[in-house]
Amino acid sequence: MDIIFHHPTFNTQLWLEGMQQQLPGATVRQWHPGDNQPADYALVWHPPVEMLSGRETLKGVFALGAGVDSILSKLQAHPDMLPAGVPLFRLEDTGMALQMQEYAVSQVLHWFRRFDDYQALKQQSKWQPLDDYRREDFTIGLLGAGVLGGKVAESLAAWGFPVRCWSRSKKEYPGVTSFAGTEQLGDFLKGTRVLINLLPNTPQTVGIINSQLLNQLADEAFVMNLARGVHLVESDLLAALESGKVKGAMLDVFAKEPLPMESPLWKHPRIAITPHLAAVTRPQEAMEYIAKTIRQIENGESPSGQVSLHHGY
Ligand SMILES: NC(=O)C1=CN([C@@H]2O[C@H](COP(=O)(O)OP(=O)(O)OC[C@H]3O[C@@H](n4cnc5c(N)ncnc54)[C@H](O)[C@@H]3O)[C@@H](O)[C@H]2O)C=CC1
Ligand SMILES: O=C(O)C(=O)CO
Repeated sequence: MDIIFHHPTFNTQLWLEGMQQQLPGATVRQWHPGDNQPADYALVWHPPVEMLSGRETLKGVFALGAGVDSILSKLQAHPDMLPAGVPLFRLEDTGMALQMQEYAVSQVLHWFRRFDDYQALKQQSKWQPLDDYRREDFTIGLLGAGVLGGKVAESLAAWGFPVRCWSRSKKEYPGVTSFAGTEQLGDFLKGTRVLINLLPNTPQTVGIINSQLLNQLADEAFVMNLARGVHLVESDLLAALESGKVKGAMLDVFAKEPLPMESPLWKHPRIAITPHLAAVTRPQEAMEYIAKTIRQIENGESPSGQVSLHHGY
């Protein structure tokens, strides 16, 4: 079995050796321009078009992340990049859910215990106890309730918050109220105090966090964008912060990354920023997952994690 690998920033040697260990019979090589030798599987992130095009014998392509929007947008511009019938897989969890839980739970508790307000009071050297927030006024809403959103929802429910989620179809997560489809988006937003976005980037979800959506949240709402920058209309968030409708935001992803120096988001006192690291690919867990999936394919099974080209995620 031949496996080709391309990632612009990962430690290639670690991946080649690691995959070799996972699949002892396989030959794993870094792909270089001009390499047209046969391959059964490709492990990629931002793949050059020529790496995959024409490879009709591929049995699977693995995206080395959870979101496949960058690959699918390239595929739209170069439809022959992925030969017809070759399945595209993505990473399902592989250690990312725990990272998302850490990120979301710590920030929700930060807002719930009003540490943002106390930080502002500290800047003024003010000793001033504030009223507690009540859990019943702190409903948390997950936009997107898949592999990552579902786990984040469950971890917040375990902290005793009212938690709800919104997805394409209904979900059954313990302690989480499920809303589904465009027709239930309004009901989901009504009363949501903390909105956490974990949707995939698709034509249906681009720009979804806009003024119209923000205005339907509870007053003094909080917004956490952990998915993709294009989901959020940044100017609409700034307007909602200005009006007081939104009290604070925590952003990990941006329409343009790295976030340009001149962006007004940097200096806004009620916006916290991290540089797209809410959850990163953990090589060991990812390699174990990919090897397991390859073994399932080789055994004629249907593994999970296949991307729907129709749905775009
Ligand atoms: N900031 C970061 O470091 C990271 C961000 N991500 C982002 O998180 C996203 C989610 O990842 P997973 O949970 O693994 O994806 P997933 O595919 O398991 O879940 C997606 C969820 O969104 C829902 N959804 C999709 N389109 C919808 C629509 N039009 N209307 C309503 N619901 C819709 C689905 O029903 C599902 O519940 C990724 O696509 C990626 O963009 C992922 C990893 C790290
Ligand atoms: O896996 C993904 O989709 C990411 O955004 C990783 O940072």
